[in-house]
Amino acid sequence: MAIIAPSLLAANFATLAEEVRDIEQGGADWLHLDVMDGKFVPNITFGPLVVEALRPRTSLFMDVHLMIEKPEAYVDAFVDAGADGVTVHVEACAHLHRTIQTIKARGVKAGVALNPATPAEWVRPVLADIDLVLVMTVNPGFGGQAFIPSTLKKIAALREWIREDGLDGRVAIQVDGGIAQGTARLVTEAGASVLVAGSSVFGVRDRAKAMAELRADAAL
Ligand SMILES: O=C(CO)[C@H](O)[C@H](O)COP(=O)(O)O
Ligand SMILES: [Co+2]
Repeated sequence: MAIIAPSLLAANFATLAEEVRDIEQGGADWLHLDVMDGKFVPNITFGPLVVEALRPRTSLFMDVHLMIEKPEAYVDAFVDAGADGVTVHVEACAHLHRTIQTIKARGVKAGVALNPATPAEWVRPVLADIDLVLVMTVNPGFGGQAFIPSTLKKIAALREWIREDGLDGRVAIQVDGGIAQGTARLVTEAGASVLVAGSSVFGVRDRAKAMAELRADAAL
């Protein structure tokens, strides 16, 4: 069964705790938190304070997606705030392996994200060291963008390498951006198992129904 991770980016920021309760009661598996610094991506969102404020309000796995420069400098702050998993962008890390070690040393799940134009090969040397590869299916920075179909080949290549390297069940493939009914089917057919969904879940009134429809669409 696919893991559904609604992205807080599309929630109502005036009532964040209620929004999180709504998706938790509606059947979400994880909560995806998009951290943007206005440098790595052309948008600014929030930092560890929001993660810390929401931590006592939910038992969902808090999946922190760092779209920031020098993410290694902020791993401790997000783990201290309550993150269960920290994902960094390969394009933002000069010493990717060391950054992964820093995350793992804190006892949380480590993820590495790839922008749509970044080749899958960039993550292959560290595949055995991580828990999750995040394939960006839109250019990071904003919610509500259209899914980029060329990312499907990248998902399929990663699925194949995970199998070849004996990492099935240890390394998950997550997708983020433009995931809705239709694209959920395409990405899961290609090999993804963790679906981040912002607009298609938080952007509608009945979140439970939206998540159930995503699960039904997913080929898992
Ligand atoms: O990382 C992100 C943007 O950089 C978000 O998680 C993503 O855009 C989700 O939004 P949507 O489902 O509306 O595309
Ligand atoms: Co994200």
